[in-house]
Amino acid sequence: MKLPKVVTIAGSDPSGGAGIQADLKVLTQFGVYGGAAVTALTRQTSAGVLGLFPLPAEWVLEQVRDVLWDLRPPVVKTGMLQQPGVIGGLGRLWGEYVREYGKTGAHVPYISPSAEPVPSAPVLVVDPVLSSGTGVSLLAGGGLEAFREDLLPVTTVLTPNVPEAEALTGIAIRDSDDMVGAAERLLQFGVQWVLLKGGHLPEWEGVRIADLLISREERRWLWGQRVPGADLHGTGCSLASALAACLALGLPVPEAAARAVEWLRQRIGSPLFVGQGRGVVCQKLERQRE
Ligand SMILES: Nc1ncnc2c1ncn2[C@@H]1O[C@H](COP(=O)(O)OP(=O)(O)OP(=O)(O)O)[C@@H](O)[C@H]1O
Ligand SMILES: Cc1ncc(COP(=O)(O)O)c(N)n1
Repeated sequence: MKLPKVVTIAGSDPSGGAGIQADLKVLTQFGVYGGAAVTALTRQTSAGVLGLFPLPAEWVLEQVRDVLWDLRPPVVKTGMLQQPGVIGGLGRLWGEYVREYGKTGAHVPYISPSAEPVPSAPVLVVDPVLSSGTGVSLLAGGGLEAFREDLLPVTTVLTPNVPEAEALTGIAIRDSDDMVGAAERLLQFGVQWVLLKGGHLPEWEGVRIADLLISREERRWLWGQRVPGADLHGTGCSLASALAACLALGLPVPEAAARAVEWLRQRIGSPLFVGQGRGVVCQKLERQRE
């Protein structure tokens, strides 16, 4: 059986609640090995993003190629890609990686007979980060077009929130019917599965909350209890990483999505307040100090 591995391609959050820091912590909690290629540095605290320093696009793509060809991860997860050159370049590189993986398979050691099998073709989970929770733009001009033209056609699972789905499709989302319409439009761009998160939907500002998981063949709503007054950062990054981890452990997309959403909602109910700002969900400490 194969060692479960995920490579995340994302930005750095020095406060540790979002970005690659959150991704690696979540992967570790699921028992999955994590590699990370960094797209940009941020100055960021638990209260918000203060600055952004993108790395040159060619350099980001070289990092990605190096680590994919070395680790051969069955699952790759993207977070803040920030530049159209990175988004477009990754779309092209992914086709090459799929062919390479098909030739040689996952290059991984035996770990245990009880481990689940890794996917036979590599899987790409794309969290289309456009801005921080506090409204700072994390995507440069031309980024939406690059997503639509180059990355969505090769995406296995896309995990937009409501504003991201609106920006990518141009469809205003006010209720659950609009969520279905926008998710179907995203499938038309070539995405295989869409997990459209409903946290921002006014319709459900009551006790319930739902995310929509949709493919060309299936549609299901993932219902849960809304935690009142949640003021958190990094929930999107943590959810996409949990989903990537479950896929690397061999779960099919519907089961992986349900398990990741369930895991996140439990965390939203007991976040860690690590600084002066919002709480985080990517880590649970065994012993919490007062
Ligand atoms: N108050 C809440 N109580 C329970 N679950 C929630 C709550 N808010 C969001 N969620 C869940 O958290 C996940 C993330 O949803 P959301 O729509 O907020 O995404 P997001 O905007 O990418 O997150 P963030 O911007 O905080 O990183 C979804 O599974 C959603 O159902
Ligand atoms: C490096 C990085 N990547 C992504 C986010 C989005 O996370 P959130 O929407 O929770 O602020 C972030 N703030 N920083």
